[in-house]
Amino acid sequence: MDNRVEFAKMNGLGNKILVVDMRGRSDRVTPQAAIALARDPQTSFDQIMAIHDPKVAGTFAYIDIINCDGTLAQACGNGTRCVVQALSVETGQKAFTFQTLAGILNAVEHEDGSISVDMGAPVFDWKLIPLSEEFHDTSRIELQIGPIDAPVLHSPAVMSMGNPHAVFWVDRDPMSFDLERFGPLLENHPLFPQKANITLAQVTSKTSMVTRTWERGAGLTLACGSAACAAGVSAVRTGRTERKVTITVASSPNRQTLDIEWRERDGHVIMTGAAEWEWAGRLDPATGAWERDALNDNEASVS
Ligand SMILES: N[C@@H](CCC[C@H](N)C(=O)O)C(=O)O
Repeated sequence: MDNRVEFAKMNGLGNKILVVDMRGRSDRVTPQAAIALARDPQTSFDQIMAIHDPKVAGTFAYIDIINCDGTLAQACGNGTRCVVQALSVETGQKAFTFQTLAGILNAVEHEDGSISVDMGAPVFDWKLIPLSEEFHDTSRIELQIGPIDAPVLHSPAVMSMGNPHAVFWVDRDPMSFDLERFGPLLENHPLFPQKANITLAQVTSKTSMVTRTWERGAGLTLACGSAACAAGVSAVRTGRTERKVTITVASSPNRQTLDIEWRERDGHVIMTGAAEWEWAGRLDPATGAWERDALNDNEASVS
């Protein structure tokens, strides 16, 4: 029997996403399938966004978010925009409500093709981020890396956007830091019992920042939407910027931007940006065996 489902290879500012259509089925994309797809250079991804039938009334779908190491994530901003674009092409609908591990998300595609996702309200309570030690003020915690008297990175703001984030302030382009070296040390620091996404953020004006992220479960990605939200919120919390900022994601192709607003009226974070469709195919969610759809172009290939 053909066990394959449709998928689309997409990206959000270079963050590599596979949108997998699991509607009408009761199985999940297995961690083994995810790891096999991640290792294949053609399907290599940072996150899988697996669209399942809704579990609660009023939502369009339940979305499983799977990192390339096979672990589940609670939130993925760039991936959510990709899901909206794929579903908008399929259905003609422009507004969607999804459920993820983090809760209910509303998203809308605008006339110009950009997509806004209401990422919900940030969480600052140390127990819920979670941290393994009590910190009354999570806008600046004691954590540093590098020599004790001249740390390379220190005093991050920490928070949850559904998933755990630490934002380190830097005073030069985040691309000039050895994040490949520091990222894994900080992601796996004992202070973060569920690990953390690690972001370097350079504030360039009251309304602009530059970021770069080491992602929990995915490593050095080209972009991370929830991290941009965390950076935007943390900058407001510490008096560095206004509530609306344009974030240049330094590692994304052509240094693309996301607009982040930490909305005053309900405390929700609204992320607006692009999503890009690349190609489509079919895959087996149990094994990760896949085939590229020949209708998309003339370069069909089989794994
Ligand atoms: N790329 C994502 C974040 C994905 C989840 C993250 N790696 C985690 O495990 O928390 C985004 O755009 O937000």
